[in-house]
Amino acid sequence: MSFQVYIANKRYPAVGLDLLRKTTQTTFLTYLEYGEDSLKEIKNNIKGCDGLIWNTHHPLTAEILDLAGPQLKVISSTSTGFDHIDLGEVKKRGIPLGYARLVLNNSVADVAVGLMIAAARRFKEGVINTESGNWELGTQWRLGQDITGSTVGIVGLGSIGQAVVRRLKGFDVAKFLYCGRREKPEAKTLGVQRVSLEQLLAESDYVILACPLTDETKELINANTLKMMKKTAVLVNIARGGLVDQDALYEALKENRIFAAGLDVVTPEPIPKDHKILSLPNCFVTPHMGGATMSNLNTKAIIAAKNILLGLEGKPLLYPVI
Ligand SMILES: O=C(O)[C@H](O)CO
Repeated sequence: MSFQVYIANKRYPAVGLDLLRKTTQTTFLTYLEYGEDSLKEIKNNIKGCDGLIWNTHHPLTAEILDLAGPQLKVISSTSTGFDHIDLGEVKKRGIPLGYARLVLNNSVADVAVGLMIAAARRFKEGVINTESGNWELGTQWRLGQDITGSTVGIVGLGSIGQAVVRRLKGFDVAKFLYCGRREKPEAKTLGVQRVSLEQLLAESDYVILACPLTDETKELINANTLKMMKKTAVLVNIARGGLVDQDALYEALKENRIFAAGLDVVTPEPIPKDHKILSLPNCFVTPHMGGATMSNLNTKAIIAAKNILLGLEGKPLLYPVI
């Protein structure tokens, strides 16, 4: 086969590249995945590709698809979420789209538990006070919230939400709740009870956001829903920043209307270093690193390469979105 495959970001591992290079010509488009310049470079060079590996957070829009051209036969996203891809436009063009299903679940769930502990046990204030020589301010400022005996509410009991519950089984949690569009058959075995979002927010000591970002879930945590949460509650977001109205969260945290938040995802990404949410001692923010392990990077690259090769041969993809 002599196909042209474009990869939208140079941070694409050799294991995937080796698979592709056996049968296709492969071109990297850009390096700075977040910068405006990288988007310009993508737009300037994407014309004529047969396969496209979208391993960037830039939105994949109608404009980019038009620039790529009508010969484009297959797209593979290296992400688990695909809210940055205009699915309607991809579908309209009849291009198969694959994604990295299930790869990140365990790693993201690990980070969810890490954020629960970091936020509930005041790690940020702890580090600030330790490094600034204020350790001896007394003991009150160090007092956090326990996981033992708590109620944990998972918004979205998909594979990541389920992995969070499995991890927390060793923490002596009193009750697990979840809410979501559909009844999950796994919930029974895991011992998780389905409730409404309102009930989950009212009863949970920990609220973990693990659902996809859609029109329906956009800013589901907002000024109103924050008011439903306990004053002692900890909010953890390992899904997408857009699930939260960040201004409303800032106010709630600043006024101690909830206890703390642990966020692996924010709006925008990357977040400017002088953003007000970063100034809060009770908000622990990490840079969207839930799925960031070496092993995941390689697995995602292999799945993406296999999907491209299957798509170029007109065969069904491993994990099709469309
Ligand atoms: O969706 C994913 O794959 C992760 O959040 C990284 O973007």
